Amino acid sequence: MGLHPGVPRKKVTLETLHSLKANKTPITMITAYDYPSAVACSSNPSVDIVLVGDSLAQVCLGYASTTELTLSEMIHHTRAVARGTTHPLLVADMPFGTYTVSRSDAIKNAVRLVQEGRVEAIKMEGGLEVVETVQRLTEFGIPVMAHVGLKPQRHVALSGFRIQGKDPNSAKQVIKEAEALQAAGAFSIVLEGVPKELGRCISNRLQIPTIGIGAGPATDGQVLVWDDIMGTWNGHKAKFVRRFGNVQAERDSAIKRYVEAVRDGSFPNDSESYTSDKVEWESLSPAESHL
Ligand SMILES: Nc1nc(=O)c2c([nH]1)NC[C@@H]1CN(c3ccc(C(=O)N[C@@H](CCC(=O)O)C(=O)O)cc3)CN21
Ligand SMILES: CC(C)C(=O)C(=O)O
Repeated sequence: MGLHPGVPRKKVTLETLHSLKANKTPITMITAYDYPSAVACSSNPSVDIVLVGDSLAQVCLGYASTTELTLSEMIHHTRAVARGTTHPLLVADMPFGTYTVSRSDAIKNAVRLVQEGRVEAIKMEGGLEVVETVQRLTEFGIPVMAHVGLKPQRHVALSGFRIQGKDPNSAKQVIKEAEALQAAGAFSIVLEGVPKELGRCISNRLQIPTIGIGAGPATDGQVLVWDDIMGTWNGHKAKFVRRFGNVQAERDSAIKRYVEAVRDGSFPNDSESYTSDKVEWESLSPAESHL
């Protein structure tokens, strides 16, 4: 599959994801929001999926909630991510309110994400209420990644970010939703914020690959937000977040060294400056020497 350093990998397809599940190779998904983060994800052949998550709203645009993100803003960012993405499958979230007004509205907006946003598949939060929409999009050739469990777009309606499926009844509900979404044609499903036992149970029951975030180690893949991985997010740190880097310390120290060097006059030095061609600076008139 070309998972060797320096060997470019072939484009990840839906078929690739299904064979990763069959071979029990954990699927890797990372969010990206711009060209440089997409290039960075693409530079590692083991990254399977790049997700332009609607976490874009918070970690990149400074909104308080994902519900503030518009479709135009999402498209602006997916275009940049698409320009930097090579082998990973490129998926984007449908923003809050862009798939709920009507079925035809959902299709129109998903088509915009494909045509203008240049994504290959879309992700959609929701259970039984989105099953028919998932089916229609799939029928029209737009692959859908479903998303059940903790659904951040519903944090107001649910009075917070709550782990789902902890008791038997709500666990059964999440299983029912996941099975209905698979039957509707979803090619994969994100399980967010559910007990690890439920993560394992759904992953075993479904044929399609599950991608977990706060769903334990037994899902078919994992996803984390770029800024959580890098250690650059200063907002809430969910229990499921592991910071794999401390990019914030490196970034802040680069800013510090830069401003210090400007202030103390050590930047720029001679080799960072241009020299002129034999100009007699002293012979120039006072007015010209100010130029
Ligand atoms: N930086 C970042 N990382 C994310 O994973 C993320 C975002 N932003 N923004 C959009 C959504 C929002 N997400 C969230 C936000 C909060 C919790 C949270 O507070 N979880 C509690 C669970 C408490 C419980 O019921 O036990 C936690 O502390 O883990 C979880 C997911 C996931 N997404
Ligand atoms: C964390 C992932 C699953 C997501 O939905 C997002 O980035 O918005």
